[in-house]
Amino acid sequence: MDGSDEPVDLLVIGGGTAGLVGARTAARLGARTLLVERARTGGDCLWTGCVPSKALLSAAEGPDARPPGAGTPTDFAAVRRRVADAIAAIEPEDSPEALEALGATVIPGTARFTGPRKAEINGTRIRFRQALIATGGAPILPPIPGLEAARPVTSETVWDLEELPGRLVVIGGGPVACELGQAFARLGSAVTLLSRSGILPREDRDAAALVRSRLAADGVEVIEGAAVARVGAGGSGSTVHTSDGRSFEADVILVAVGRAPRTAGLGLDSAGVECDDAGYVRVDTSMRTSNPAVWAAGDVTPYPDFTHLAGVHASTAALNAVLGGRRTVDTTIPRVTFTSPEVAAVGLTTPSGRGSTTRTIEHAGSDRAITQQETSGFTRIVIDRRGRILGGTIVGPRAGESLAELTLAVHQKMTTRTLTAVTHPYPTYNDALWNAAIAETYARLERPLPRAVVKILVGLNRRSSRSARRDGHAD
Ligand SMILES: Cc1cc2nc3c(=O)[nH]c(=O)nc-3n(C[C@H](O)[C@H](O)[C@H](O)COP(=O)(O)OP(=O)(O)OC[C@H]3O[C@@H](n4cnc5c(N)ncnc54)[C@H](O)[C@@H]3O)c2cc1C
Ligand SMILES: NC(=O)c1ccc[n+]([C@@H]2O[C@H](COP(=O)([O-])OP(=O)(O)OC[C@H]3O[C@@H](n4cnc5c(N)ncnc54)[C@H](O)[C@@H]3O)[C@@H](O)[C@H]2O)c1
Repeated sequence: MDGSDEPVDLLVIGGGTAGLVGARTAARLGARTLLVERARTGGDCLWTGCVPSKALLSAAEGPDARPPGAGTPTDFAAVRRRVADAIAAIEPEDSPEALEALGATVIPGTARFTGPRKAEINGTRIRFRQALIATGGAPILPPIPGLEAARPVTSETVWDLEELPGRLVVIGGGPVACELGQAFARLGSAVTLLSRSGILPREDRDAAALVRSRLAADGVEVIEGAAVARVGAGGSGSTVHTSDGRSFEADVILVAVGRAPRTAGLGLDSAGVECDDAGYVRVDTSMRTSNPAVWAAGDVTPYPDFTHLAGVHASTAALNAVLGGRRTVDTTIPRVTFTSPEVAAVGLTTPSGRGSTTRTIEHAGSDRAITQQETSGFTRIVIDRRGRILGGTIVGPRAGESLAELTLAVHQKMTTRTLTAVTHPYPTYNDALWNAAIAETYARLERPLPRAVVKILVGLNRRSSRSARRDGHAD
């Protein structure tokens, strides 16, 4: 770093969200922080993940999109520019210069551990007091015969397409497949989505059904339970064959079947850092690995792959590494799939445990949804027997925004009674969450004991107003 032989306080390997947030946190605390990035700072989120995919989805809804049946071709170059502009606007925040302004040092290169407190960067040895592994993950290419030869794109390379694919076959059914499949269909590609499971397998099935019907309305042929058997050369592209004998022509194949952690060549054995059976770096709830001086955060850990989680976990890891102590990470994890409609969920999405139940408000009954003509959504909360909100799912426009309130309720272990007491502005999509809480509060008042108490209170009140009238104090 500065030519001295002093070990750095925190060595951060990887400059995606986890690495950047970890390094920023440590540098702000005055720790001697060194971040090593082998490609470009910003990582998956900025270059190939959240930012380009959300910009593409937005372009597919807006003026760059081809109106269905209008016959006007999409200006794909304009769409690409819009994606590039979004990245360019955010990139300075994630740049090496921004991090160095906080006092960290950024080195381009590939790092690998050579011991429990030693690493090598481009052949140069370095000692560290603490280290943070933030090397992320990469898309999986399943071993389907003929697939590799067909030169499929993944979430890393789809952004290099210079022309809108005429026929796009998407293999997968998770958030990447659904978001990108819908965006390309709206831009004018003929999209077939082949998913082994039902689409969005981690989500409430009613939510997945709404996304499936919207995908179909956008022209996506959604085939669930599809087992891709092989890929062969087609006329001008490839042919994807499923094991039930069907075949699908593709100009481009997009593979979106999940991601694997990037740990190859990291020298984890030399550092005494253990991985789990799936290859993720094992961490405890303070984000510490099996080496007490090494921490990990982001997609390289077994936690779900989300930018917000990568950032929060890296910040906790860096605080623990630099200040000592064992702050633990929060267990309330919100998630949003940015399809239209958005699917936003947190905590439990189905009842669990005795007396646990759900309350659902269909957006067909939400005044905001009615005025926006966007009624095909719902807000569903899961409640325990004491009325505590354990989680839920919101489906609809801006469901991701509405989810913040539900996340707060779950995080704060709020009851439906507490939420009922909070005045919500009218008309908003969050009305539905409020009304779900109110419906549960009323239902609880119908139970024998509260009903009896209410009856007594009403009776007492009636009697006291009668005697007030008798005494001449009537209002
Ligand atoms: C299409 C798509 C859309 C997504 N949309 C969303 C979304 O809307 N919301 C959301 O929350 N999440 C989203 N995600 C997930 C999100 O992008 C990831 O969870 C997040 O970016 C992970 O950050 P990370 O820092 O762990 O890893 P990365 O961003 O992958 O960063 C790891 C970095 O480490 C570097 N590196 C690796 N090995 C070494 C080494 N040995 N030496 C030096 N450097 C190294 C890599 O070059 C890389 O820059 C999306 C993902 C995809 C694919
Ligand atoms: N909005 C967001 O927050 C967002 C957006 C995109 C990605 N991500 C994250 O990125 C990660 C990767 O996303 P993803 O969608 O690639 O993976 P995923 O693991 O979420 O989903 C994979 C899907 O592919 C299907 N599948 C697996 N093997 C298959 C095969 N051989 N043939 C057909 N289908 C197959 C599965 O049934 C599943 O539906 C996710 O964990 C997600 O958290 C988040």
